[in-house]
Amino acid sequence: MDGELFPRERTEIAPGAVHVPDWLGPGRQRELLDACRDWARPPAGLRTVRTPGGGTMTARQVCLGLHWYPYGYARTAVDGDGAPVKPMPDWLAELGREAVVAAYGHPGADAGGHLDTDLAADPAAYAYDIALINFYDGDSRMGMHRDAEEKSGAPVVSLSLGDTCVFRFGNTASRGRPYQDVRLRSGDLFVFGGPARLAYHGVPKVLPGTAPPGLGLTGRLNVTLRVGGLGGAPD
Ligand SMILES: O=C(O)CCC(=O)C(=O)O
Ligand SMILES: [Fe+2]
Repeated sequence: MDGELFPRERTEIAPGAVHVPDWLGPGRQRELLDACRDWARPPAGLRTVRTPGGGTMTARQVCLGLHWYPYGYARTAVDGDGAPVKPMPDWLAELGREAVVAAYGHPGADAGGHLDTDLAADPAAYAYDIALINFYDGDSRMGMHRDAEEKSGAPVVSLSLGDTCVFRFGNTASRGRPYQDVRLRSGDLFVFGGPARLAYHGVPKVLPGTAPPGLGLTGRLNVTLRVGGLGGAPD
C-alpha cells in the first residue's frame, strides 16, 4: 500500500466490474511471479502473438489449461511451438474462486449483490480452467477488445504484478467512449462479470519503473483467469 494518505478502496467501476486494490500481499505476489517465470519457459512458453491482419501484439503471452490464439482456443500452442498447453493448477483455479468472492461478496452475486441465478445454479461455472498470462515491457500496450472466445458467462478475474498500468474499461457496444481509466498496480484484482462480462477493455499504457522494489520484476505481468465452458474438445 506504499503508506499513502488515503488507502485505495474497492470500487465498482461499472455494474459487474470491480477493482479490489492490494488484494495480493507481497508474499502471494512473489509466489505468483515465480510461477509465471516457470510457465513462461518452453515448451508452450511465452510467445509473440500474431494477429490475422499481419500485426503482432506487443504484450507477449503464455497460456495454461487451454491455449488462446486469435481468435479461439486449442489444446496445443498452435501459433507457437505446437507443444501441449501447460495444465491449469488447482491452486490457481481456487484463487479465481476466491477472487470472485472478494469482488462480489459471494459466488453467484454480481457487484450489486444480486444473485445471478444462472451462475449460482451451476457451481461448475466457477471451475476456472484457463489462464492467460501477458507480459508487458515498457512499450507494450493492449488494444481495446472483448474476451469473447469463452462459452461460459463466469466472470473474468484479472491479477496484476509489477509495473502499474492504465487499464481502460469501456462498454459492451463499442471500443470507444464511455470508458473509465483505472490504474492497476502490483497485487490489484479486477473482476468483470455479469453485465460487464463482454465489455471492451485494454491497456493503453504501462508506467515503467513503478513496480514494488522488493518484487524483482521489471515490466508488468497480468494473469487473467477464465472459465472456458468449452466442453471436452476444442480442436
Ligand atoms: O493486461 C491486462 O490488464 C488485460 C489483459 C487482457 O485484457 C486479456 O488478457 O485479455
Ligand atoms: Fe481481455
